[in-house]
Amino acid sequence: MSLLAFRDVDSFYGRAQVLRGVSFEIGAGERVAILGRNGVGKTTVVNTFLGIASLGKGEITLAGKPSGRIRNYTAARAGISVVPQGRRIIGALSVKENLVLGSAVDRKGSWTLERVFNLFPILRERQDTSGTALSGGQQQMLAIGRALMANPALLVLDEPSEGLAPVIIDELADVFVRLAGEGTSLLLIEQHISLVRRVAQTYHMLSKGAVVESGTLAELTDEQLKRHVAV
Ligand SMILES: Nc1ncnc2c1ncn2[C@@H]1O[C@H](COP(=O)(O)OP(=O)(O)OP(=O)(O)O)[C@@H](O)[C@H]1O
Repeated sequence: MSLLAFRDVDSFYGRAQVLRGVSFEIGAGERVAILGRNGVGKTTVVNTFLGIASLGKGEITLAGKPSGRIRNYTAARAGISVVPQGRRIIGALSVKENLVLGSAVDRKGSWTLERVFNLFPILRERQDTSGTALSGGQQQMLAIGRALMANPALLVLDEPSEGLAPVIIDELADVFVRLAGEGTSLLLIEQHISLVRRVAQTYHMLSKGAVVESGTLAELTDEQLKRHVAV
């Protein structure tokens, strides 16, 4: 089943158009990357199905159903959880409270605090500290844990490697591969190509708000990458 599909989508911030005729689809069990330089519209793909950027022409389907008017919980209810760029951890809440917030969408599934703590043991140790007192890597783990608490079928990761040390990025890659192995589909927005190559099977390359290339990571050459992504 299709978990998320864009068909010929244009999207806007006010009158400023960012996405131009974007089409792609993610099915159950798939691991898809969206690539491209800064400012080409990668985050706007996420913002469009979250209802932050407005949909012009085209159609978005969530869990196989046309989205209609998108509200802020529409994607989460349809089984799509987002780990946003910049993480958006709430400093006034403890680590544990940030995690519990993720379950507010009330979708059934197997994720519990205990299971998140088993995936990221450091979060168990620091569960009573403020979410923003954690290191950058730990905050990224918290953002991932919070998204998992919503029991997603599709986990969307917007630049998860941003600002993190290589050793932490490797650890996160292991976690993403493990989650995929357990059946969670992934949409990875990234410029860190070795992370993308480890995690994703297929890619869509964005340039100036349009998909200019799609294919498998195995076929993507370094030359193509240099053309579209700063490597
Ligand atoms: N909330 C917003 N309101 C108005 N314009 C925005 C908003 N968010 C992004 N933009 C603009 O939309 C364009 C695409 O931005 P977007 O964040 O989608 O790019 P990106 O590919 O994710 O880049 P980056 O890698 O830097 O995050 C940019 O020109 C940006 O300035």
